[in-house]
Amino acid sequence: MSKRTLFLLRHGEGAWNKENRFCSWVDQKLSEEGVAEARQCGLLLKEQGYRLDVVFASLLRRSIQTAWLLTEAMGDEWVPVVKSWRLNERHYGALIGLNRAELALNHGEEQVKLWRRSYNITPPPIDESHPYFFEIYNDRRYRTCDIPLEELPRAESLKQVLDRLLPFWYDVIVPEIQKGRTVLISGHGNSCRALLKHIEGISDDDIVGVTLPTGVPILLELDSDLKATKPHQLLGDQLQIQEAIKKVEDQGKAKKRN
Ligand SMILES: O=C(O)[C@@H](COP(=O)(O)O)OP(=O)(O)O
Repeated sequence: MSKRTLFLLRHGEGAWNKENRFCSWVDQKLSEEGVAEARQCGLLLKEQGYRLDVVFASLLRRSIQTAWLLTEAMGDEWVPVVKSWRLNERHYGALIGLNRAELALNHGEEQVKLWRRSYNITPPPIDESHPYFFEIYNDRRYRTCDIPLEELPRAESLKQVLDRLLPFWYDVIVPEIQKGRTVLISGHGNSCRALLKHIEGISDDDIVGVTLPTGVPILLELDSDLKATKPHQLLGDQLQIQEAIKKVEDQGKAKKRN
């Protein structure tokens, strides 16, 4: 039985990852390090002998830029990049723009961890008084979606991310994988966690312990029923990857801004 290859990738570091602010649906560019990470990811995949046939991205530029930079680094700019709002980062609602460490100081590290990593908890919703509300909902990209603007999320749990992602997964991505194409999803920390949970059958409790670093490709080998044939693998220097995961986890530790 021929195996299928899928890569999940959290985009390279974005400007607000660096500032430790919840970025979510705010459209920030990659930082300089993020650009380097995206290129490095392309070089690593090429060096390991992988060739991509199609890349999927969200409507957010940090995901799209990552897709462009990595296909360029592979010398494969022709590879199509298919975009959908359904791959957007989890909508962090009223938390958007806030600094995680300051939030932990005010609400406790446990609460911040629940907001960031639990499966079922939805953060408080965004409303019109939020400084980024109109920047998000007046953006014309969200008039191109397959649902009306008013039905787009105002806050999401990880479960709600998976629910809105699955129609795109089954209708658009799965057929490509089943044709035997090598697919890379240039997504976000939580859209990739949601998909990983679904593909590998990770429990609601265990997904709390899964944190993804930026710019590290996650290799999944699937059978024809799209079941993982072995555990996923994060490609690259394992020590550096563990340090990068810890750095993301530590973003939720209480700390005053310098
Ligand atoms: O929205 C954000 O700020 C981060 C995730 O934040 P955490 O869940 O790690 O707090 O998403 P990404 O950088 O992958 O787009």
